[in-house]
Amino acid sequence: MFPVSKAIDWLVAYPFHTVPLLVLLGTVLKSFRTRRRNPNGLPLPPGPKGWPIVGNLFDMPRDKPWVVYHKWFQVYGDMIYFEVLGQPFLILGSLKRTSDLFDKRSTNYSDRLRMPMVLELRMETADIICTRMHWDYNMAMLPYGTWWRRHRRAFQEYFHQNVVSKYQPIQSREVRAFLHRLLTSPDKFMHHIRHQPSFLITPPLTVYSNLLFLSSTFAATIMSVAYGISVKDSDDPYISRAEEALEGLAEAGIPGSFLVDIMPILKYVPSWFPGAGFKRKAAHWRALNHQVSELPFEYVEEQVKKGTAVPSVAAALIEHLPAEDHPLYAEERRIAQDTAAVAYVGGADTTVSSVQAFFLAMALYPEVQRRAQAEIDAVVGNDRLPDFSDRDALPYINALVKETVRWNLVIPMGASYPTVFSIALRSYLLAVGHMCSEDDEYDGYFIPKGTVVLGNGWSILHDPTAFSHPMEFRPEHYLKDGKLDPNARNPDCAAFGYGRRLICPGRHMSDNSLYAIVSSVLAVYDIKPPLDEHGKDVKLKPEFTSGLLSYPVPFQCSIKPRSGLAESLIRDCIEVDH
Ligand code: HEM
Repeated sequence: MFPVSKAIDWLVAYPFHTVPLLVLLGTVLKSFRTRRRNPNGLPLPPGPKGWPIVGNLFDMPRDKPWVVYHKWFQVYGDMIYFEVLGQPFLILGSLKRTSDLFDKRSTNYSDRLRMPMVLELRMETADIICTRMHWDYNMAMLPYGTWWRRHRRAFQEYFHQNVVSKYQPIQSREVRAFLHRLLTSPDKFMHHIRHQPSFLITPPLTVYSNLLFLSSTFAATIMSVAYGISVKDSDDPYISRAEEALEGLAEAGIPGSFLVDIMPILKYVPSWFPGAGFKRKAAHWRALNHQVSELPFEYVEEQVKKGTAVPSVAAALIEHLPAEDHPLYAEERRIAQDTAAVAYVGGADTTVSSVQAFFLAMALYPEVQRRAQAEIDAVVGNDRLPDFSDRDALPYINALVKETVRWNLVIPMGASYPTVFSIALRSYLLAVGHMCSEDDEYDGYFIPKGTVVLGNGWSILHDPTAFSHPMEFRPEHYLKDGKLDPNARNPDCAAFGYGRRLICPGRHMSDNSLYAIVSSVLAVYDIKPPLDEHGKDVKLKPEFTSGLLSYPVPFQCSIKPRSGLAESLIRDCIEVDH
């Protein structure tokens, strides 16, 4: 028999070996349990072989994981399984796989990542980020269940495909203001698209920059749509508060920036104690976040009471609330408040990345730009800007909008590089990954409950069988005989996430924003590469950042009105709004 007392003596003599041994024991027990749950003895899907305990931690690609997984698909097939510290991952590399699991089995593949027990120790930081910092109003961080479903339903009501046309006048107005800003300072076009502090460009922190859109077209549009509040400049208190709250999330999200992250016991230290600054910071950010979601909502509540509210999502939600003494009032009010706030934080940064990619593509592909402008000139003429009523008559522009979404996928994988920290933090870094809620058998393989399942949208939208020149910017991918080809693969199948339940509910609003910008900018501006000191075109490169959100690497371009007439059109249209 195994001498238990000897084993105990050994552990006491070599205490440093205890932790890895316990983890090893945990992993063995886990795989034993998994085998018991796999009655048909099916194999796990193929994937790279991992090490004991750490699994494939050291194989995980850091830079642009979507490109690396794309290469792995050629070795293992279009579905890759691996484990990192006991957390299973399944990466899907084809439309068939995403449709089989996310669409056809959506009941089982619509949960969000949960904290594995082995990493329970680090939950404190996650709590600081999500709950203590009051980020729980963002439904992308909520687990699948009734509370999330009620949020999703409320959001859908205001951002459904048939509803978003209501916001077109606001989008058109903000685009006109954007055109005017480009006229006064074209060299600051990146700033006009979105002012972005440089520290946030560093992957994987780009995920935290959702709110940093001061003075951007989208800040103004979303504030107006969500609350009916007109944002005039970057000093607007609503925007600057949001900015500070987001900086808090960025700081708290850097692994190890708080000692409590490494020594969880510190959570019991009272906040007045020297060194307990993290508690005071968390409290400050929580208060700020509370203000971000509460203050504009309270402002609209007041306006609704006075009968002076401007139409907005928040005003409509407030008008539909039950009476204050109704037992569901508090819950419904909370959902209404969260819905307006998530519209405000959810969409801006993503669309910003697409608009930056559009400017880069135009500077790189002059022929595409010329064809798009020729179509606008023929359909709209030169004496007005295109509007939403022109959209059906502009197939090339519509194809160009689709190609912008495909060429640089804003969220290429729905997750960034899953580090020990991001897994342990149960954090936003993986927030848009789906999680399998029950054990499953699929195509002869066993998929354990708790597996994080990610679609590699980059592979799906760079598939040479669907896109003849996947690395190039070609609106022609979607055109046949001068019309939109109904059989072409629509980038919406992968660019906005997957499955009826979780797919991005803001995609219709984003599509309208992109159309408004693309058509209006091309109607009046020429976009070209910048000139070097010899007056020659600088050679631009199509380079994009890594991280949960991918952006074009900052670049310069020359933006000039197409003609004197175009310039007067820009000046005149801004006067209409003032
Ligand atoms: C280019 C623009 C956009 C892209 C690429 C994008 C992409 C995504 C993706 C990939 C997801 C995760 C879906 C999944 O789990 O499978 C998502 C979720 C979400 N998006 Fe978007 N999005 C964009 C614009 C917007 C806009 C404009 C809004 C708001 C008006 C918005 C609001 C949301 C919300 C609230 C969620 C969470 C949904 C949930 O968890 O139920 N997005 N988005």
